[in-house]
Amino acid sequence: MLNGVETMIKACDITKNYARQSLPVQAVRHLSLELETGKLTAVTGKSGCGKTTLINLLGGLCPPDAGHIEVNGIRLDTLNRRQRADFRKKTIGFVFQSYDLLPHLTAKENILLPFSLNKETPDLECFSRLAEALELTDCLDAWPSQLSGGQQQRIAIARALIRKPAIVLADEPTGNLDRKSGIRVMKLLRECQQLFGQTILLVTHDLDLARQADRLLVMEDGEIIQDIRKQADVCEVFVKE
Ligand SMILES: Nc1ncnc2c1ncn2[C@@H]1O[C@H](COP(=O)(O)OP(=O)(O)OP(=O)(O)O)[C@@H](O)[C@H]1O
Repeated sequence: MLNGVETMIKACDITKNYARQSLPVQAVRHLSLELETGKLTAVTGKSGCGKTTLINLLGGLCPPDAGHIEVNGIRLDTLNRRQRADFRKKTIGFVFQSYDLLPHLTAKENILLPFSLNKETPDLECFSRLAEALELTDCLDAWPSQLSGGQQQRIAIARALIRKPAIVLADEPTGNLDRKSGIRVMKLLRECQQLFGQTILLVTHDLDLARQADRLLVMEDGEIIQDIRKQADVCEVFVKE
């Protein structure tokens, strides 16, 4: 737990609007949310309901049009662009839907990128463990363009986890994986969460994986319509009227 904060991410009445072909789209509407430190939360919902927008807002990749977001006790709107980028680099590991691997770096260099960006010595023990857990040992010297979508996705996951960030935000981290690999990734996320106390938010369409999370949020039209918390054997369910 960083700075003893029990709520790692707090969104207060946030709204995000886009314009599509001159028509307004409200991707996230008046959404409030608190994510507890050290918990794994899954977000699910139909395509276009605002999941990626929400994850991008919570990670400080784009600002809300209204409302505000606190991460680890810091209001993101009090940081300038450079401070926000620095904060993200140090605190959050992202897995993007599009993987965002750098094409001129090998798989291994891509995984170790968070260390080079932070000018830190790479943790090679953690690297080996992740490469093995994600079955990447045979492709570490390959360029991203030589790898399958599933391999690229697993590299993106390793890159997000390698520095053991306090927060992991993962957009469809199993979207391109077969069932067995998807289960393995979920197991790895769970292990990281338990070992390092990470706060993990993952977007998924896979309800079987989503149900393994500590908490499941269901979105519709930019709002959270269900908030299901697993507490030992008890399941607390909130449904928006
Ligand atoms: N940059 C953008 N410009 C215009 N509209 C956008 C932009 N990004 C998202 N949207 C719109 O905002 C809404 C929410 O999009 P978002 O990508 O957050 O949904 P999603 O639930 O993640 O979808 P998917 O499951 O397909 O990834 C959609 O109507 C989408 O078309």
